[in-house]
Amino acid sequence: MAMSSIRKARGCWSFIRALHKGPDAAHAPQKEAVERVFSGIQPTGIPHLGNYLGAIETWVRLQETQGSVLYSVVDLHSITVPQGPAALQQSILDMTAVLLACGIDPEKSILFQQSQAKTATQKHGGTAGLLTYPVLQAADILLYKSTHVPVGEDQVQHMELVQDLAQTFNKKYGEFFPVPKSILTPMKKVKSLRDPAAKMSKSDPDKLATVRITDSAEEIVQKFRKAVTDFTSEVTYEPAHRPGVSNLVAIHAAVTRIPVEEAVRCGAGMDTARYKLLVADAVIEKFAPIKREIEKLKMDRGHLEKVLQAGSAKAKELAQPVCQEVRKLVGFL
Ligand SMILES: Nc1ncnc2c1ncn2[C@@H]1O[C@H](COP(=O)(O)OC(=O)[C@@H](N)Cc2c[nH]c3ccccc23)[C@@H](O)[C@H]1O
Repeated sequence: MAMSSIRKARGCWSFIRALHKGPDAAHAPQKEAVERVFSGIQPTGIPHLGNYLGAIETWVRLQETQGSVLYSVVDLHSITVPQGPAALQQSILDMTAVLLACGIDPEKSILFQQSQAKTATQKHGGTAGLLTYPVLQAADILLYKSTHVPVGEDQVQHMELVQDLAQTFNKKYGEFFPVPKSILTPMKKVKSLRDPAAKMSKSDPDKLATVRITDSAEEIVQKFRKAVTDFTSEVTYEPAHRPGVSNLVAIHAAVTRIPVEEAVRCGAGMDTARYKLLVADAVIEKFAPIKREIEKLKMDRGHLEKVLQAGSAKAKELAQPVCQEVRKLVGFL
C-alpha cells in the first residue's frame, strides 16, 4: 500500500472507531493480522433506505481506503425462505447491478456470490448445520479472517456469536482468527416510515413503510407524505421523544451529507408536512443516478455474471489457505 493510502486508511479507521458503538471485540489475537473488511447482503428484493444508509454506503467508503475488502451476495442465507431457482438467479444478478450502481467497484472490492465461493472449500455440499443462519454468517466472516464487518444494528447479535466462535476456536486451537469488530454508522437503524419504533425492513407488509432504491419519484413522495410523525408540527431532532420526525431528520442529514443540526435548521419555519416533501425530494435526488445506472447494468447480464465469477475466484483464493490451516489445526490433515 502506498504511504498516502496508508495515511488515508488510518484516518478512516479513526473515523470508524469514533462511529463504532457496537460491542467491542476482544483484542485481535494476531498482532500482524491483515485488516480485512467483509460484509454481505441477501439477494431478496430491492435494497431500501436502511440497507443503503446502514450498510451499502459505508461499504463504498471503505473500499476507497482499505486494501482488502469483500462483499458477498449471500444467496445461501436467502433460501431460509422458499425461492424459485429462476427467480433466485435473477435476484442475485439484480442485487449485483444494484451494488455496482451504488458504487461498489470490482477493482477495489471483491464482489462475489456466497454459494460460488463456499463450494470450493466444501467437498460435501451444504449441510443443515451449514445452513443454520448465524453459524453460516460466522463462517462467511471467519473464512476470510475478516477483521471488520460493516453492518446495521440488526446484525449485532449475529456478530456477538461470530466473536464468541472465534474466541472459542482460538482458546482450543491457539490464536488463529482475528475477533471481528462490527462497524456501525449513525444510520445503523433506519426506522419504518409507518412505525418509527420498528426498523425499516424489506418484508414489512405495509408497503408505505419502506422506501426502495428503485421506487419512482411519485412513490417516494407518497411514502414520505404518509410517514407517521406526531401532533407537534415543528421540526426537531429528539429521537427518544419524537422518533418519527427524528427519523426524517436523520434520513435528510444522511442523504444530503449534512450534520443533523443543519438538517433541523433547514426545517426551521416549516411544518412537518412540508418538511416531509423536502426530505422526499432529497431522497429522490440521491437515488436518481443510482436508478439510472441500475437500468443500464441490468441490460448487460453477461457483465454482471463476469463480475461475480471473477469475484468468486478471488474469494476462493483467499479462503483456501485459511480452510487448509483450520483443517490442520483441528486434525483433519
Ligand atoms: N433499517 C435498517 N437500518 C440500517 N441498516 C439496515 C436496516 N435494514 C437492514 N440493514 C442492514 O443492511 C445490510 C443487509 O441486510 P440483510 O438483511 O440482507 O443482511 C442479512 O441478512 C445478513 N445476515 C447478511 C449476511 C450474511 N453473512 C454475513 C456476513 C457479514 C455481514 C452480513 C452478512 C445489513 O448490514 C443490515 O444490518
